[in-house]
Amino acid sequence: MAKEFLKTHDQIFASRPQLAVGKYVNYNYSDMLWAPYGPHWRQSRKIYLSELFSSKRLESFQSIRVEEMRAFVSRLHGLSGKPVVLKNHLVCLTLSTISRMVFGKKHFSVSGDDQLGSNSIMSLPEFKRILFGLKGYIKRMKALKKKLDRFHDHVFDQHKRKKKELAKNFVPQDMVDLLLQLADDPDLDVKLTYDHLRGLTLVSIFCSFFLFLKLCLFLIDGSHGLITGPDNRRHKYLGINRRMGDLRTDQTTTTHRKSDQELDRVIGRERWVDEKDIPQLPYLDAIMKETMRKHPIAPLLVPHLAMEDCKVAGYDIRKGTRVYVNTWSIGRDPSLWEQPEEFRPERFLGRDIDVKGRSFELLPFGAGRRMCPAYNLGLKMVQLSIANLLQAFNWKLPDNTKVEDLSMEESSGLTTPRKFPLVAVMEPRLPLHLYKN
Ligand code: HEM
Repeated sequence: MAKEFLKTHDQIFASRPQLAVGKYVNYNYSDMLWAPYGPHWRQSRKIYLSELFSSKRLESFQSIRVEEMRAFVSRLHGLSGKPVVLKNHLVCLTLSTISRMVFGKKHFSVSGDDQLGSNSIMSLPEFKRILFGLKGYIKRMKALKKKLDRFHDHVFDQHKRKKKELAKNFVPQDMVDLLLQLADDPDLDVKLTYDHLRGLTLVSIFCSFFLFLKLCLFLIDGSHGLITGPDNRRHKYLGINRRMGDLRTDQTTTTHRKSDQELDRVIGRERWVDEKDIPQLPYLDAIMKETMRKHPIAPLLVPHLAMEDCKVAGYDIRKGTRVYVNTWSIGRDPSLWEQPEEFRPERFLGRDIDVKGRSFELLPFGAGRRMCPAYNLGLKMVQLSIANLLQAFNWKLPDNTKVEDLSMEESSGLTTPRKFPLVAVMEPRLPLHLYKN
């Protein structure tokens, strides 16, 4: 059925419903996520694919991803042996990386006291309030928009000043530089206004939060073998890697051991895993796919909208109907997946199932015209992060945490983050000198 909507009749369902968040926060649908199908969306998509997220552009941002990853692992290393709330560190990694790619510098501080004026424009606590405020009412959304306006004005001013100072020597360094340049381009089909620019940069930051949520899910998945816990849906322990070796059982231990073995065999313990190593790590790829199958970030994708009356698989669908594609249930459909509740990365080994919108049984980034345009960036960041976390540390639960206390419950919403934060203890696996940043 997903194929019917996202491939066969893709064009008819390629619009979005007009939700309040798109109107009040995303500059009257000036972003891309909530933009209705039409010339602005088409042009934005072209800009995303050819300018912002082309392979060449992503390559040019690789050093940022590496630097932020090294700093992240080094920070975690400093906390070895202590219980750590991982979510905060993952948010920081994701926002720092994406902020440098989009704005050229980190515009988010971890503490919350570094506001307008210095390097950071928005604090992490504030950004969280903003994101969670999206669930709120229109009044809150309007207040949020005012804050975002200030934020964007500051960023655009800084960039314009830099361009003026450098004059002929100016070369675009980040996405804002590129977008400001495009805004001056008289040949664009649709003139890019400042609201478009604001919408397009905002959606990049917002979507990068998908990454963080996904990463958190990677780390909490009770059966993927990094840290293990009870699976609420089955009320049965899948295994626990607590205190390195105790209670190691069944599939979880195998998964953990296999990923360790693969990393040791391909990379060794004398250097860090890198983006170029990823194609040589099929088991890691399988872990990622299996996690995306069980825990899609956007379980119902982003809503699509029928632009005209249409018949799909015998059903009459009226123009204006909202369509939600339930990737969560596709991922657990027993007619597609053998023992779908089990976490078994092996199911992907040697099989031609990808996450790029061609295999309709696995759609973490959607498919068709509205598919995530930044999927290659998303994949790079997720794969690199998970590979580094696995290579850098052994993971266990704090001594006072019982396996049965670990809840796998997810929050509701467009994305489904973990409801209760994961607290974990890390033990370094590699020689000390590698952790020095
Ligand atoms: C692992 C990371 C990510 C996942 C799993 C993901 C997933 C998705 C999904 C499921 C959709 C909706 C597809 C549909 O409606 O059919 C989407 C749309 C989108 N994503 Fe991502 N995303 C990720 C990262 C990112 C990042 C980092 C950015 C930008 C920096 C981004 C930008 C967008 C945009 C602009 C859209 C809207 C596309 C449109 O409506 O035409 N995503 N993403």
